[in-house]
Amino acid sequence: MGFQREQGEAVTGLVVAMDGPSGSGKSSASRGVAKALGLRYLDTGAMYRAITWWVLREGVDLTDPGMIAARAGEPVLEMGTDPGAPTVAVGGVDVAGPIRGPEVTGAVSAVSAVPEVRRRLVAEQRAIIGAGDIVVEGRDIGTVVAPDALLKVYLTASAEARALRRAAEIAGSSVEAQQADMARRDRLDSTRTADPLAMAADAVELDTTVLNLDEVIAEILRLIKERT
Ligand SMILES: Nc1ncnc2c1ncn2[C@@H]1O[C@H](COP(=O)(O)OP(=O)(O)O)[C@@H](O)[C@H]1O
Ligand SMILES: Nc1ccn([C@H]2C[C@H](O)[C@@H](COP(=O)(O)OP(=O)(O)O)O2)c(=O)n1
Repeated sequence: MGFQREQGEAVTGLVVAMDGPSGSGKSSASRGVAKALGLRYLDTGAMYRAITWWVLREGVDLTDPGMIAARAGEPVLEMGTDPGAPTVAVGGVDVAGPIRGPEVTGAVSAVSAVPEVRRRLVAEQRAIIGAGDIVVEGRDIGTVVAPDALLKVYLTASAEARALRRAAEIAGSSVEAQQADMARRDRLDSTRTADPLAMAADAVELDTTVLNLDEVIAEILRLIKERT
């Protein structure tokens, strides 16, 4: 697998970092770009969600960061990086469904704020990125996980657009409830010591409020081409 230059010379080691808040379109755009270029895809949010699922299942006290830290190394995560069918499992259990549920969504900011959790997952993310050929999405990819990425995109969208998109995905949910939940998570996610919602100085900010998914993907492909 390798990104092909127009001249036909294979470029290996391509890393695209995609950061931004919930509902900005990171997963959809990252998968679209990875598919278009034959790259792998890594959803780091799914890794924080998977650890959170395990912590909840184990009954760890979420108000005790020391306890979360003490057990952070225990769960074994397996991430599948095919952009057409990404997978996430914990200790052999497929958790793709449950990690999107309200219990995990409600707890993930607290778990992902624990430094031991972040240290562990950043190391695993770097190991998966390895020699590259991958689109990686999350909150701190351009700043912490892959600061040497060829392209860093910071996706944004208005709070209304983000909430509308999420509400459309979740049956029985309202735009107001989604907007409140996203505001809560943005606040929690950006008030910890190392703000994972900070944009890298060399990232390209792309506001997707009035762009459809194809337009977002096309713009990112253009930015990659410009750099290769
Ligand atoms: N540019 C866009 N315009 C309209 N809807 C979009 C756009 N990008 C993504 N979506 C939709 O919004 C929802 C959230 O997108 P997602 O890629 O999961 O965002 P994130 O990974 O940033 O949370 C999905 O249902 C997706 O299909
Ligand atoms: N690299 C990352 C990715 C996600 N997180 C945290 C912040 C988010 O609230 C949760 C879940 O991330 P995820 O990308 O799945 O969230 P959304 O699907 O965008 O709502 O994990 C993080 O701290 N660092």
